[in-house]
Amino acid sequence: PYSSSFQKRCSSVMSPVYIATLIFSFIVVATFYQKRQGFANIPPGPKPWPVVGNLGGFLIPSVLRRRCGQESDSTATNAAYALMEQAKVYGNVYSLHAGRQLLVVLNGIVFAPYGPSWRKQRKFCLTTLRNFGLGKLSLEPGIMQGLATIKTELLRLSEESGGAGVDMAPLISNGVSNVICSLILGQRFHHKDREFRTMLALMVRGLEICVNSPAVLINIFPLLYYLPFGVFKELRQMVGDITAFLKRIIAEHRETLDPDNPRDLIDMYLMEVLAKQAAGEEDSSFTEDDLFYIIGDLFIAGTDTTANSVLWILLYMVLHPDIQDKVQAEMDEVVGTDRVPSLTDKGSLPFTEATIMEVQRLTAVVPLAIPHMTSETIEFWGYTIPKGTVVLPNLWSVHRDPTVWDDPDSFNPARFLDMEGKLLRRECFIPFGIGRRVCMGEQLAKMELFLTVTTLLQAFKFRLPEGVPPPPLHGRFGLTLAPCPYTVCVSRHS
Ligand code: HEM
Repeated sequence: PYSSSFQKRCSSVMSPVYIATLIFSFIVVATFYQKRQGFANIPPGPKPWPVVGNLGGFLIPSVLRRRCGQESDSTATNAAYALMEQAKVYGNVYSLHAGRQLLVVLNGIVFAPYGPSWRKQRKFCLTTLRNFGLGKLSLEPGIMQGLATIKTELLRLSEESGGAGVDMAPLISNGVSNVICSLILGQRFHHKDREFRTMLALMVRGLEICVNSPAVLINIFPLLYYLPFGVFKELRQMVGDITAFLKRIIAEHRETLDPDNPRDLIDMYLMEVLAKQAAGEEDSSFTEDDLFYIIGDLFIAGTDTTANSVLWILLYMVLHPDIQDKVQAEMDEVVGTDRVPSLTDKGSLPFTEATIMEVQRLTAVVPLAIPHMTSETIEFWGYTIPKGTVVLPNLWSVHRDPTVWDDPDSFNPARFLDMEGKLLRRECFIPFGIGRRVCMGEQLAKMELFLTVTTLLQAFKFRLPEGVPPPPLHGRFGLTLAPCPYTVCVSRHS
């Protein structure tokens, strides 16, 4: 979801005059302190470094940070955890600085700026995706087709591995991504398609270095994006490759567009662009450039999030074989073995649903949601949060809040069930965010999670390879929280 605004920002800073570093730094430092003085009553927070603010740590190599005790393995990989720890010092609402940009982090409680243009684009995307089946039973056959391939491949790879286990990440990413790709690009990709596999790998790596490497400093010094080495060069290369891939697909659609027979979101959008042009709406927010950003956002938002959620759920099943048995027993009783699970079974599988939800609670795959920005100065919990402040809602901390959840760090699906074993809706369970910017793909993601988890657990028992220790559970933070790499062995369940 970040790629679009990030690119827009990068391209808009290409000024012909590059001010000499000293003068530049002086101005930044001066303005920084001037601006800080203007912030009265903002929430408390750690003292920022000059110029870079609280992102200064990224200037120190992580080896040194670890040696000085400033970073443990888990904080390095889970920024949400680190932000929750800071709340113990500064309270549940505190402030940080990314360079001069004020950030407020909210604990315990896609980039287009909120406004009329975002509203129009979101409405268009939701209506179009619904027309093509988002949140509807009509999408089920497409999802099941992908799952059939995953089952066959998983069994084959597991047998081939000779007990060493299979890394499921590429297979699951491909299957999940094909669902959103069929809706927006009108095509599915074979799991051995090399170009598509590369795109998925680039996306994962790109999200990781955007938030968890010195590339973060591009937010303060956009010109760093053009440095010809290290993660900066790597990021530029990735953005170029993904851009070329998506632009080529858009161009193919333009050439083969049949207005009487729209195939997917790209076709619908191109028709909207043509309609606006015909109506003489020059300042329309529907342009081919916008289409590119939307497709990129949906591709990224619809793949990494859901794939990581599935991988987390399967990992928890491997680590808790008793819960895996219970889920399978419920499915044996309700679905049996003569047919594959269907969305119509959802209401009859409360323990399975509770298990999925409990893993989503513990892992919060989009732990810091998507940064928001205040469009007005507001008063919040006695603090003044100025207009233009970036607000980070720490969803991870809501899911681990001990005042809401008993023993929040333990894995206990039963917390989502009432005394009669019926599913409980818990207000503080917000893996998809809340409010106007709540996840656009929530319905789709829930369908995919349910069908993927039930279909795989109906077919297989999952376990770690013999003698292989479980991966650490803090995960890898890269905008989304992914499990650390692991392999599994599968055997037929029934
Ligand atoms: C388990 C899977 C998923 C999780 C946990 C998840 C979670 C989230 C979260 C936390 C946000 C930010 C909400 C906020 O800032 O308040 C978000 C935004 C978004 N998600 Fe998802 N998401 C998932 C799957 C999907 C899928 C499959 C799609 C594809 C349609 C999608 C599309 C989006 C979009 C477009 C936004 C930005 C909405 C806006 O800014 O108006 N997500 N998601």
